[in-house]
Amino acid sequence: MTPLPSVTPCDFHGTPALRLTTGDGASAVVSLLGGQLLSWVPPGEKEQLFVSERAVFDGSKPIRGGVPVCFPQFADLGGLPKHGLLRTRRWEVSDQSQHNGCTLVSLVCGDDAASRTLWPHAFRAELTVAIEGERLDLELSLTNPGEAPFAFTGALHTYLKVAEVEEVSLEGLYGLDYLDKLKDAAPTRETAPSLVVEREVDRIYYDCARPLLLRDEQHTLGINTEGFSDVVVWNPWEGAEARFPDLAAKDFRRFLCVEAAVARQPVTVAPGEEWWGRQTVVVLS
Ligand SMILES: O=P(O)(O)OC[C@H]1O[C@H](O)[C@H](O)[C@@H](O)[C@@H]1O
Repeated sequence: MTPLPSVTPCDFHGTPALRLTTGDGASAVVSLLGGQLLSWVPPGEKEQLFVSERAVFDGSKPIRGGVPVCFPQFADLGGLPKHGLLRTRRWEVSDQSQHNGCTLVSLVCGDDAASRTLWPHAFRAELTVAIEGERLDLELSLTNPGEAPFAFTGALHTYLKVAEVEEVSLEGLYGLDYLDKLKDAAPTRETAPSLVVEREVDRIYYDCARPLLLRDEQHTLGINTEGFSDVVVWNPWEGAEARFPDLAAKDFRRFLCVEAAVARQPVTVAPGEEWWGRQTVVVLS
């Protein structure tokens, strides 16, 4: 029987979430905690997102996996909590629809007294998750309803699930300048035709305007971004469980983070203005 497209409330490891389905059998789950996509299964495919079995879902720390939304600070590029203020906040549903084979839901999160004590700005963050066939679109819009400009860095911190991280390759980064966050050094140029993960990787690739291909033995994903200037590639490698207690020992083998990011150069949003960015992931084969 053909499933009906829908958006329905559900419970994901005890946290309130929404389950999206399409008529052709795609599904996704997005958590209200963090506005975080936690599952994406294209029609006839396996789960495409990694979520740690040790992830914590009670809001005491960010959920490890899926697509955390990092704003208004990427990683430790400033004095705010790592990756900003939104990962443990409760988001609200602002829109949902199903049409022409696409199912989407939008979630919003804005400033409050707690956020303003850390970051004295009014903001409205809206994440739209849309699934259609083999395609996932994540759109992040950041609006400044306040009276002063704000500057931000941030990311859609996508944990792509892989069968074995050492056997995947990421193509499309050749020739780009990148900052290796594991070295105290100036940016350098990527000279490898594809990135293969054989050790810890934590890199910010600058000005990445082209599609990337993530290949493993079973399939190829196309990853495209708009609006986000940079791409961050992260895998914590062996021993990660000592630094990240919400990862198990072998988990580093099960994911590669390919993040749509604004990291090198903060973006300024003027009062009344909006910034917008998108990450698209498509199963190509
Ligand atoms: O542990 P988290 O706060 O989720 O951060 C996980 C990782 O996120 C990004 O990819 C950064 O580039 C890394 O430096 C960081 O370790």
